[in-house]
Amino acid sequence: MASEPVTGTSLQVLRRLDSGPRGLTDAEAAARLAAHGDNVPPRPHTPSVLRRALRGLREPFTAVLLTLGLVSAFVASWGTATVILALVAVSCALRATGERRADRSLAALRELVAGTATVLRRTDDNAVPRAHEVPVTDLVPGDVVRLGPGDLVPADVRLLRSRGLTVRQDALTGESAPVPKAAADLPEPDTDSCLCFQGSAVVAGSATAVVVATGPHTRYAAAGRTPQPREPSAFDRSVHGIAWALVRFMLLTPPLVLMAGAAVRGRGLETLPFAVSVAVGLTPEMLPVIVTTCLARSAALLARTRRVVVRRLPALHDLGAIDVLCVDKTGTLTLDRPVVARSLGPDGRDDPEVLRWAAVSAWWTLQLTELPAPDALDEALLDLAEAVGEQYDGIAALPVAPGRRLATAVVAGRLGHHLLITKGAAEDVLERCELSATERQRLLALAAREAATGHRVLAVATADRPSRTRPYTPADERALAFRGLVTFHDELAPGAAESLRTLTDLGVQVHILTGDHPATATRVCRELGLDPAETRTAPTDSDEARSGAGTRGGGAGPFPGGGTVVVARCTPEDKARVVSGLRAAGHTVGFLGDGVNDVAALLAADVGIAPRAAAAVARESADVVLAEKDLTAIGHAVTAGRRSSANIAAYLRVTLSSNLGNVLAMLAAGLLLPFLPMLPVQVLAQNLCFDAAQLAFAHDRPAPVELRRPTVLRPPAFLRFITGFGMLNAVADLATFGVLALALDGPDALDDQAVFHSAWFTENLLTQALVMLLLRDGRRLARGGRPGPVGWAAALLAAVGLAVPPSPLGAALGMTALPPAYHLLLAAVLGLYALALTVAKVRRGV
Ligand SMILES: Nc1ncnc2c1ncn2[C@@H]1O[C@H](COP(=O)(O)OP(=O)(O)OP(=O)(O)O)[C@@H](O)[C@H]1O
Ligand SMILES: [Mg+2]
Repeated sequence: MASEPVTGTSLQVLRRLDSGPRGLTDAEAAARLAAHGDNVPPRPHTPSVLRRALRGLREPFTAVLLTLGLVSAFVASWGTATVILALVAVSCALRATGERRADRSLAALRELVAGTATVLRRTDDNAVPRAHEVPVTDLVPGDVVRLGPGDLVPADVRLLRSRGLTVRQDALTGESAPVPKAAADLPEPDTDSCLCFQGSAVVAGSATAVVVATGPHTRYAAAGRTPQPREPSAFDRSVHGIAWALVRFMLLTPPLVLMAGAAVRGRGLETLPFAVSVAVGLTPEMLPVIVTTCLARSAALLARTRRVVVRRLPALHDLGAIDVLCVDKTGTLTLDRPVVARSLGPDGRDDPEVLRWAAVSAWWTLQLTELPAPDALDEALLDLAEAVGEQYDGIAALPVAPGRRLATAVVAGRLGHHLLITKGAAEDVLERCELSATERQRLLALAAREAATGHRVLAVATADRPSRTRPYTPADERALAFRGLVTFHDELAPGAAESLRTLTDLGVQVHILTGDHPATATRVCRELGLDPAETRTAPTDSDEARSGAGTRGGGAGPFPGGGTVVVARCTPEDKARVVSGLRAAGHTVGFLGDGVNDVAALLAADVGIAPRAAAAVARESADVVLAEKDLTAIGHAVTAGRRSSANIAAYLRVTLSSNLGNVLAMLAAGLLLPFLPMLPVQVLAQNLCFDAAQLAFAHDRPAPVELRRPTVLRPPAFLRFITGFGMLNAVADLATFGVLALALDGPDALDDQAVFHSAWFTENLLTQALVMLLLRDGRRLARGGRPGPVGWAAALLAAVGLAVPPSPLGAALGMTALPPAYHLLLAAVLGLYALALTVAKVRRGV
């Protein structure tokens, strides 16, 4: 690829690329593809496993563990240091491989939602160029492409012709405001405005452009930018908050143990390894692994079974947490394949002439703006009456744009005159017609009556003006003569009704935000089985400005608690504003939308979701893409997110309460006993067993009741929970201490350190297993179900707790076999503990 093919006039650029305004022939394109390679958009840089593992060190827990390891090494406690470092290494490695597996399984599915581009190609030199949809990967330098609203710029291109083109190039510059771009036929054009770069999104307007760079040669590839990370989800923030609360507590532990030991027992720095291992025991160091594994597994499963692509893994937790879903109507709940239903005059009677005018307008808008494809309404008009446009000469076109709900084509009329043909939203067109107030009211009511049948409605008006050479602008769309209405039937999307029902059952409130007429939207909402509690019309910015006191919450005010609200006539900003307003009111909001007019809302929501047929920009802005044709997958995706969150919350609850209990008991016993209640290496070994068992949580299937509502983790309530259950656990541990004193009677029984250590080791593992069972798997077992992964892991943990002390491994760790009498007493203590735990559980309603 020549290094600077972009300067000079358009013609010079085309020549240098050995192309022309009519594009390449198929043979040329094929040859170039072989020479230049695929136009593969730069993949987000995938870090190596090693780099991912190193990144894992930045997790708060891993960082703290590492510090504790270094402290142990510093006081030459090599055993402790080695075990801690091994722990860190295993957790980083597990996490890194989990992440990579998730990336791999998603990459395959991303191809499924990969984009296409509209390119002009000819079969041979003399053939007429035709617009084709080709995969973006097949583009080569010299290809002439067309761009329209909603497209992603498929390669670096130089504009040849453009109309009102604005693009967002935040993928490249990070700047999210749309920038205007225009073709310029100068020898030294302003390359900033006549070049569009791969990864940019067309917001409005259209253009024809020649590809100047593809694949690795594009600016985007050269910049090597990775997308801006989004702010973490509410769930992740809670997990993080809990983590940091614990880290603080943990950092307090070693000095506390040391000071208490020194004050009460006159011990010195030799207890440091013990203090450090107690702190390690408190850490849920497997948390990052469990989070990644849960997310990765759920995402991979969703991709495989439901063909849902989660483009940003943590978005799955947001999805599980949503309590409000805002949905766009056209193209999302309906197919956006409208078919003309009626054409009626101002008197409400059928009048084919109106359809004719609308079709002429559509035809010339399409011709003069060189849109790659007509929009759905125009296409429906052209399907019925394509040829009529050719009977006129087109002069100018003012197409629809974000926030502009009408389009005008200017054609040559009778001699010396131009004819303006405007079609668009009834309110907007009627506002520009010359009518008495009562007549306008009557016509608005006529449009509303048609809309109430669920049809989409366009009003058509014309104006006869003396011809002129001055360009036309929207200011010319006034004093129009009203012609009539064209109505369209649009089918419901497959699975739309079912998926909305599922969402309602899942406790998600659904609101509809649409650019369409309120009556059409309300009717569609009813057809989908939702009875709208309220239908509103979004105020336009000018309305707000006029009234002076707009409800900035989206022109929507507060939403009622219990019903669907339809907000009609939304501009793209209105949609985003409603979403932000709902978020500000404390909801976790999802947005499901398919068009350019949904991009702002997709980005404003906690989680943006795009259906399969969405415009490329919408898909690019979404966190989750539904690759299946129908919408039913969305319910499964929400459930998958909840399952993952529920598993993580369960892990935290079980692990933290039993860890905290152990630490409290150990601190107390440390003060009561003349020796350490456990050796550092034993504390760490026990910790390793816990960690291994806890991995089962990543594979658990929570009970259906837990999935009926979003999982919310409120750090204060959560910390209260673990303190309560932690205390209970500590009491059980200390009871064991008492039991030991009873069981091992004899003058110096408690001096037998090995027996004491072994007994405590067994007891700790058994209580932890019990907590896993009772706080997690109890319900399933009580219902007579088979034990899940957590049940099996608990059983294994208990077995290890009983088997290790008498084994050679136990001996190596300084443990010994326990007298049978102890086991009986232990069983009694555990029984009491289980009882207390169950009572506490019932009282807390968990
Ligand atoms: N090609 C067109 N010609 C004239 N008017 C149009 C055309 N396309 C759309 N409009 C008008 O603009 C309105 C708003 O369109 P917009 O794309 O914002 O939303 P929508 O497609 O109606 O609905 P949704 O927001 O649910 O996708 C339409 O309801 C219609 O009245
Ligand atoms: Mg839409």
